[in-house]
Amino acid sequence: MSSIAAVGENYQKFNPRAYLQNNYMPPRADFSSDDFVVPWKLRCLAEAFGTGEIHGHTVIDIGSGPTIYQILSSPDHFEEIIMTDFLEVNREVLRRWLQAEPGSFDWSPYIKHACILEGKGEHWKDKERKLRDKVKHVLPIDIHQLKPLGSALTEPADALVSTFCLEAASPNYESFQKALENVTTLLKPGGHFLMIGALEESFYLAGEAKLLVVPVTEEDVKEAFTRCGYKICDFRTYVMPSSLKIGVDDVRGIFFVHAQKKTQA
Ligand SMILES: Nc1ncnc2c1ncn2[C@@H]1O[C@@H](CSCCNC[C@@H]2Cc3ccc([N+](=O)[O-])cc3CN2)[C@@H](O)[C@H]1O
Repeated sequence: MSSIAAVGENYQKFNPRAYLQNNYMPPRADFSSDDFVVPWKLRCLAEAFGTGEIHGHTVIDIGSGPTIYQILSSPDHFEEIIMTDFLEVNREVLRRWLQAEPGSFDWSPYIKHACILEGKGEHWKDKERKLRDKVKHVLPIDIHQLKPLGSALTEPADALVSTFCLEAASPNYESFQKALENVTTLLKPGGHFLMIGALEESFYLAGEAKLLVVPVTEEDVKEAFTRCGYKICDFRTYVMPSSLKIGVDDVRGIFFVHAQKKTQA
């Protein structure tokens, strides 16, 4: 079995509820200070979209997982949002939230914080409703395929968003770089890519699953984007405080990159 196939096989044990518990509930979901990881992530995304540079008809979220926080600041800038994931269990968790099914994960603290960061005085229920209206598809994706969405995509998107996916789905740096090339085919020339990911992480837990991660440094990420034909517009790093190192992974830090796909080779 190839190392990529082994990664896919291991993901069959991924437990979305455990993953949400580990990363999106206290202590990591602490909104009391801008110095905590979740406010930092939301601020990176809100400020990037707040520049007004990133807009168009369609944005694709690559490897959404069971989370929606990563698209909270995008609805005002796009007509359509496409969410994607490798696992049906995650796509089902997303569909249930999108349909406001009882028992879905409570993203309201995140939605409220995004409204505060954007400073438009938008009520969080309005943002929530707008988000549900604009997510038009929840599609299967495999970043290791030349065409990650298969034949589901008719034309490239105006922007891509991806959080904690490529490094957690790639067995080594070479496949991380190749996966970036594959997903870049989904983006129009001149389009923008916002990525958040783990720095120097080698594993994380999601219930019974222990998933291996290719450890990447800031330089590794910058090099991958540059070699893939992007201009890096902004790059930020967050150092995980010891209080947030809670045993669910060995992540050392978080990166945020805003990159623009060059218009000619
Ligand atoms: N071949 C594939 N193609 C596309 N997606 C794929 C593929 N294989 C798996 N996937 C998909 O990718 C996965 C995305 S979740 C990956 C989690 N990454 C690690 C975790 C994340 C995290 C979150 C928050 C914080 N924090 O401090 O706030 C820290 C950390 C660090 N640890 C999962 O949805 C899977 O379904």
